[in-house]
Amino acid sequence: MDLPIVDIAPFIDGDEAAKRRVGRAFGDAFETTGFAVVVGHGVPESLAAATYDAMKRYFEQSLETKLADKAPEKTKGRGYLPMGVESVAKTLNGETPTDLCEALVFNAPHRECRTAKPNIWPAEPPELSGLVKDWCGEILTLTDRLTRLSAIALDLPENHFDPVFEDPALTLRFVHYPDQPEPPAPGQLRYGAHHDYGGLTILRQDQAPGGLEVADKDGVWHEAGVLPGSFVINVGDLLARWTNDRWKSTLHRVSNPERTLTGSTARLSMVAFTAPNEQAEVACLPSCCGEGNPPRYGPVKAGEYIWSKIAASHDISTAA
Ligand SMILES: O=C(O)CCC(=O)C(=O)O
Ligand SMILES: [Fe+2]
Repeated sequence: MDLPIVDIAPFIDGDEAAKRRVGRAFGDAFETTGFAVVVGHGVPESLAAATYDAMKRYFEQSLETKLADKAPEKTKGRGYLPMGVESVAKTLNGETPTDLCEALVFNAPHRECRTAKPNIWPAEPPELSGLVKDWCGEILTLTDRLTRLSAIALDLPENHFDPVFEDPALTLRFVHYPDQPEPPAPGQLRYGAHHDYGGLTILRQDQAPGGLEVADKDGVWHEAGVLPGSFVINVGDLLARWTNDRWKSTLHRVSNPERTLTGSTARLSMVAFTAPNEQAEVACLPSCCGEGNPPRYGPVKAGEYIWSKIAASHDISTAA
């Protein structure tokens, strides 16, 4: 599937007409596929590369070292998550094999003082924490841009979402999909079929084989492909609900690499899940309902809605 490519540079530094044009392209992407490949986003390549390299080094450490960064509680909201804990497709299908990935998760560091559970900062490599903080700053700037663009795309004033995105929820998830020396179990994937839960997801992919796949409306899987330097942006369930399904929360997964390949097939993704403030009430947007199109969903509190989905994706029986 060729995901629509949207250059947002004219939104960042263009006039009103340019902003509207970008808004239209952005909105069309989410109304049709639920995904957009965003370029012209302003996030520096050098920082993306440095953060990626530090994460590679983090995951190269021994399992024992990484397990020191595991959160004591059974959640995936922070710290190191080894393989064998998460089974994301459980949110849809009940029992499924665990995903073939390990992850390092952070709450937006600028909110740390206000969250009950502080982040867990790995000791090695030493540059990692500073880079995660810088990366988070850039992702927050991008989130602000995408939120304003979303408002325009949804025929709302540019600042419509300001009150609920003043202190947005943001989770950074760095995911390593290791080489697969042994064949996966039947039905086992790098990351099982799922919908994201929240607002927009911001994904930085690398070019390793065994990558993101997106389901079309007939349930047929298509490779998303990789455009270097871009971000893949997709709509989560909360945002689909907010827009009365005008924007689609599309099923996606990460496939296993072909077994015939030689050399490393390890993949590392840098993912950011954006959402409004946890306390925000999410009820159908005024531009997404009307005569003949009543709201399909009742109001929910953003934080409660997302946490209920996260809890459902854990392998409660085996998680330590
Ligand atoms: O690694 C990827 O390409 C996608 C990961 C993903 O879908 C997720 O973290 O929700
Ligand atoms: Fe996802």
